[in-house]
Amino acid sequence: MAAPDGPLVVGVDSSTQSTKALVVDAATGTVVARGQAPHVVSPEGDSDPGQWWQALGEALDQCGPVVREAAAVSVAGQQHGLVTLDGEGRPVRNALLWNDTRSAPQRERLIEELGGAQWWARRAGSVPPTSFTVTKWAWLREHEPQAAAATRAVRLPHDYLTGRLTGQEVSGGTTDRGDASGTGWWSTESEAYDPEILGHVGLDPELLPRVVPAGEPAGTVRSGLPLPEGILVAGGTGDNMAGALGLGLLPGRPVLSLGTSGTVYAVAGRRPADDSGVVAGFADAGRNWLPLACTLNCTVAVDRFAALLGLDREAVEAGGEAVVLPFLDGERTPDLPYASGLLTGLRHDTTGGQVLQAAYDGAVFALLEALDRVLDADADPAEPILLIGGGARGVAWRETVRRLSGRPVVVPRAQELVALGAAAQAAGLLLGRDASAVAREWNTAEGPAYEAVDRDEAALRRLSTALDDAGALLSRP
Ligand SMILES: Nc1ncnc2c1ncn2[C@@H]1O[C@H](COP(=O)(O)OP(=O)(O)O)[C@@H](O)[C@H]1O
Ligand SMILES: O=C(CO)[C@@H](O)[C@H](O)COP(=O)(O)O
Repeated sequence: MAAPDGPLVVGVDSSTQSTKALVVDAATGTVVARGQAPHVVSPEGDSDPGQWWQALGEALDQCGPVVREAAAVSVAGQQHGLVTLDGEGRPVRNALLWNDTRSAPQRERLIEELGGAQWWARRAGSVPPTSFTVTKWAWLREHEPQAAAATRAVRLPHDYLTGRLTGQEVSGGTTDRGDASGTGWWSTESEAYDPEILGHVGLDPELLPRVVPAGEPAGTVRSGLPLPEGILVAGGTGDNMAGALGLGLLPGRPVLSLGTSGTVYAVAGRRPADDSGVVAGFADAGRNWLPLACTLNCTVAVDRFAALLGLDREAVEAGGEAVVLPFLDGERTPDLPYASGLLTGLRHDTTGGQVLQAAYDGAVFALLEALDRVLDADADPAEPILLIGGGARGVAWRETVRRLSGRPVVVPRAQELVALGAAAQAAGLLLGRDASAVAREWNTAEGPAYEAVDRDEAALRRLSTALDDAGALLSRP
């Protein structure tokens, strides 16, 4: 390994399927070492926070001895998960994750009881979907009151890991404004925890972490870990906010992320408040905003179709009129938490490859439908989509996005943009600089560009019609 130009920092991405760690040269953004370890999600949609911590340790170990030279670290994590800790910092139960739709009835009641969609959009920036932490807390109180009563600290996944790094699991625990904005109990209007919402769901604000402002540390690394004791720990953030940081994203540039979740987002200077509920009005990890739409069924759902058909994920075929609404986990965009997957338009000559292509189309369609709401009305329609996440490595994903969007697409060469964003946050803290500006100097958004092609209007029409016609079937609890 050539000597790094600057100090080394560690960026962590603890997402749904795995934890990834990168050791990065803060001066150039060069990735010096990397590690990754998987997580298990239970069939109910729970995950043991202890295994995220274990996976983080394994990922750091895989980075090798260079990790002991790091000068700062930051953790980005899957958003919204409800982590409940006892007084010793041990999980009271498994975490309820963002893609678990069990809290759909509580969510419906919450929206109604607290003034409806417009009230929520104005106050919290979002009409909470079942993903949001507030709906999960309401579910826990109703279904497992003993677990709720035993809880002494409520954390998000990235808060939990940050707390274990600093040793402040319960008292002194921290979060950041980006991830806090996905709880439903942090007001984007006042930029503070909302006493009325917390009171309504019976959550004591004392159980919540302190919101660390951008550019300030959460603490320092405690002793006994693979990282050097005493190095700076940045505030961390949600994985999508870290993706935006990792790209050094400027307002108006659309990002489409293809991972367990599909997300489409852009940085905005103005606070979003979409009362249709399609766009979540998140804060970003700095001082801006991050309007975002998210689907529950993306790469994992399409891989499931490939497995069912016995095909490689790239074995798509054009043609035919099959339509797949791949809502295997219920869906958030469109708002159909009770839905299951739907396949229609089959003929004797439909091939497996065409059905697989239809699954890609169904997954991408929902995200593109939301894109116009995410972007400002005056956004340039010729601005390329930045395609990131594990799916961005796949040709079938990329070509589906091109064909259904009619936009140019850029696939950044840098991989693991969420972990890179966390690394940029750590570097920004260490160097006293804006994290997004640091990532821009790393040129993380550069990569092969693919021209716009004509939009496949016929496929989009078929999908839209199937969605309208299947309304009753997809809405039934
Ligand atoms: N070469 C590839 N082609 C297409 N898809 C891929 C490829 N490699 C990984 N993936 C997809 O990426 C997904 C994981 O993406 P990732 O962004 O790491 O997910 P998450 O952050 O949600 O854990 C897997 O579900 C897999 O389907
Ligand atoms: O719920 C959302 C965004 O609102 C998801 O994007 C989660 O943050 C999970 O992310 P991945 O594990 O798919 O990266």
